[in-house]
Amino acid sequence: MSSQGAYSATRIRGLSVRDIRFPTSLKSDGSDAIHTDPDYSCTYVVLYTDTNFKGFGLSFTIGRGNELVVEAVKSLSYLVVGKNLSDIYDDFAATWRSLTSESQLRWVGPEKGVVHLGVAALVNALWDLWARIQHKPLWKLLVDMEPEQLVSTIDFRYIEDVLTREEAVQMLNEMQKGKEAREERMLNRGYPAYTTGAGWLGYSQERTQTLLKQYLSQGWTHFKIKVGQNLEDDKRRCQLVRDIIGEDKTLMVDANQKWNVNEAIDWMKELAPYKPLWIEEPTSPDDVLGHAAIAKALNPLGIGVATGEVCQNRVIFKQMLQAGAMQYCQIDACRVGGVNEVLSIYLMAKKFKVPVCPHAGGVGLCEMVQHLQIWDYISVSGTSKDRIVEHADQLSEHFKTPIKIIRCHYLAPKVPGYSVEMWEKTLMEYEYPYGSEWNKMFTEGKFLDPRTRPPPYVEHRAKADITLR
Ligand SMILES: C[C@H](O)[C@@H](O)CC(=O)C(=O)O
Ligand SMILES: [Mg+2]
Repeated sequence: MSSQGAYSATRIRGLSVRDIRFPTSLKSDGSDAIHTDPDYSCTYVVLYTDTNFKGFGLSFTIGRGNELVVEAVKSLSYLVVGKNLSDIYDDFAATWRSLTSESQLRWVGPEKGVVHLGVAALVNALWDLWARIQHKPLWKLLVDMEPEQLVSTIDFRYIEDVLTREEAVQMLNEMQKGKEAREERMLNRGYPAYTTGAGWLGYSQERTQTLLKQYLSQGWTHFKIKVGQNLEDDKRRCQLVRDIIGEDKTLMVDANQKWNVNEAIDWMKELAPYKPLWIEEPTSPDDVLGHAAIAKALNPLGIGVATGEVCQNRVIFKQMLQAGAMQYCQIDACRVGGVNEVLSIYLMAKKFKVPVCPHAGGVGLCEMVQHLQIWDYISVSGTSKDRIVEHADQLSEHFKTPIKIIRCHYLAPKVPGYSVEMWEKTLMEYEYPYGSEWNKMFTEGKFLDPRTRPPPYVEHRAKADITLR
């Protein structure tokens, strides 16, 4: 898989980046205690080469602010456009570092926030392109790489104190045996999933009830609901879930960063009788020691701490793992800087014996994390024990190769790439604010057209010039 052959002379000749948004807030899909009205969105990148191959990648956001990520991608684009693919993939870790450590852009990060979401969209598109050129789904590209080559894509800066290249290679070497059988299992049986589909906080009791019954009848065994707005309401909702799913099925709860540390402990002690497996994002995603304190207080009650969907980079994951602050590591395909950084987090989690249970849902997250978790099963952990991938059945219809859920398992995808190419129709309808669906919704008064709204700021420039003179 070196530059000799398939892509040695191929060049990235251009890139497009689009602001795609879906009006999910209209039905409270995706709502939680903090994000009460998300419009699931993505910054959608297409890489064009001077051959027929293209690369498709995205970063997930929840509406306003997606335009900032689009701008971040534009600012970073000069680092990939015009490059030969061999320049990019022969030392992918160096390419990744050139994006995350661009000498001026890094000041508005570094390796966090808007600029890192932009990196993720670009990097995910680069991996998609690589997998397409090799005619493999991304998980298979990862699985077939020699351990040394896979590890060579990772930037170990800031994590070498807990994981060296040599250790990472050794971990992968140790798992070579049995890979074929595990691959067969992923193709035939798939990877276990849980559903968040019934648990959005803005849903009425009736809607939650109906959906829970529906998922239960489809065979789902693990259910996640949102908590954190009102304790009495949470108790009522947890009881409602238990009444429907019974004691033998699993409940998880998610507070989306709502609480202070002590508040989280007190609140969860009240919810302990409903036997949640984990409390997800109990407090600020940056508060490593706070998570550790919560874990220490709640682990004896049988409740683990799960976090990661908003962990900004591998350094925060490293510290969470070092501090015993997470019992479930929730990687996200776009929050950190794309596949390269995610791989390093899986390997650190393996070292600390913490199971990875990816965050999914959103736009395209299910499509992407299935590849990562299937690679983990085949090449890293070798097991799905204590592990499960999130599933929320929204928006998959916008992708050309959507996830396949069979018997509540993600079936390993077979089509080359990272599974996030969208239909042209979707792009025409949901590009914001120009798409036909958005124009219809503006006309119907469902949303304000940002183009007709004066910017809510005052232009100070002219005034300042006069004052200065
Ligand atoms: C705003 C998002 O929908 C968030 O609530 C998703 C999430 O926390 C999860 O799926 O977990
Ligand atoms: Mg969550």
